[in-house]
Amino acid sequence: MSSTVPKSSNIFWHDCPVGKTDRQKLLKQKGCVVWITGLSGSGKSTLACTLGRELHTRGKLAYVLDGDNLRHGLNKDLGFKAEDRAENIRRVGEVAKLFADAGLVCIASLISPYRRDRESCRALLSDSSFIEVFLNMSLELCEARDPKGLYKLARAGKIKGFTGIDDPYEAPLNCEIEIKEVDGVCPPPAEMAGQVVTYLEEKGFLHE
Ligand SMILES: Nc1ncnc2c1ncn2[C@@H]1O[C@H](COP(=O)(O)OS(=O)(=O)O)[C@@H](OP(=O)(O)O)[C@H]1O
Ligand SMILES: Nc1ncnc2c1ncn2[C@@H]1O[C@H](COP(=O)(O)OP(=O)(O)O)[C@@H](O)[C@H]1O
Repeated sequence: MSSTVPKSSNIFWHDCPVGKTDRQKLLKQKGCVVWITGLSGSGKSTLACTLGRELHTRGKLAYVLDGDNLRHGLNKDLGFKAEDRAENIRRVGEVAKLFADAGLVCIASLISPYRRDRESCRALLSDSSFIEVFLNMSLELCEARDPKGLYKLARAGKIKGFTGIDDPYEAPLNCEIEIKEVDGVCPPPAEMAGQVVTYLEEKGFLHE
């Protein structure tokens, strides 16, 4: 499944009279993508939902694209081999770009373990509007949480190619926000979301 090879020819871009700037004015915010990456169990969905709620409370329009959820629909034809993960990230990157163009704060939460795939998504957006958030939680912490019992299955060899066990996770080198454990303890969700909201405020995304 090579998604980078164009299959169509004789196609043309059609511009609409209402543009991104008009939508941003209407919404009084700027479109962007908050891309949350980290191991399974690191707290991606929790942060995404807490952040989504916080923005909603502040009257800002946000939408969560969660990897697990999208694999029930848009990406249900994909598995977990490297090629499938790359296609998963590519599709979500393209959808996130559309949401940002619509003027929303798009919150994408996926393991997205390969640096190259995340960088391809970054390249789809303008320089400052791709905000990579690295949930830097240790494998030990994630494995101790194991809310779905998947690490246990992976350790028992019942799931092959599980991220962090027998499939790699490549940590970001230049992310905008890194959230870490302090003395083995993870900051509470509200604090993590607060860190992201402060960043969005400071960079002007929450105003027109
Ligand atoms: N082999 C393997 N490796 C990693 N994760 C696995 C695997 N098999 C199933 N799962 C479950 O799928 C969820 C991750 O989906 P993503 O779309 O975020 O993955 S990826 O970005 O394409 O790597 C992930 O959800 P989270 O725990 O929320 O991260 C797991 O529940
Ligand atoms: N900041 C946090 N502090 C304590 N527990 C957390 C925190 N974030 C998530 N959790 C818990 O850790 C588990 C995994 O979180 P989840 O958001 O599902 O992770 P992911 O989406 O990365 O797999 C859940 O049981 C969740 O309640």
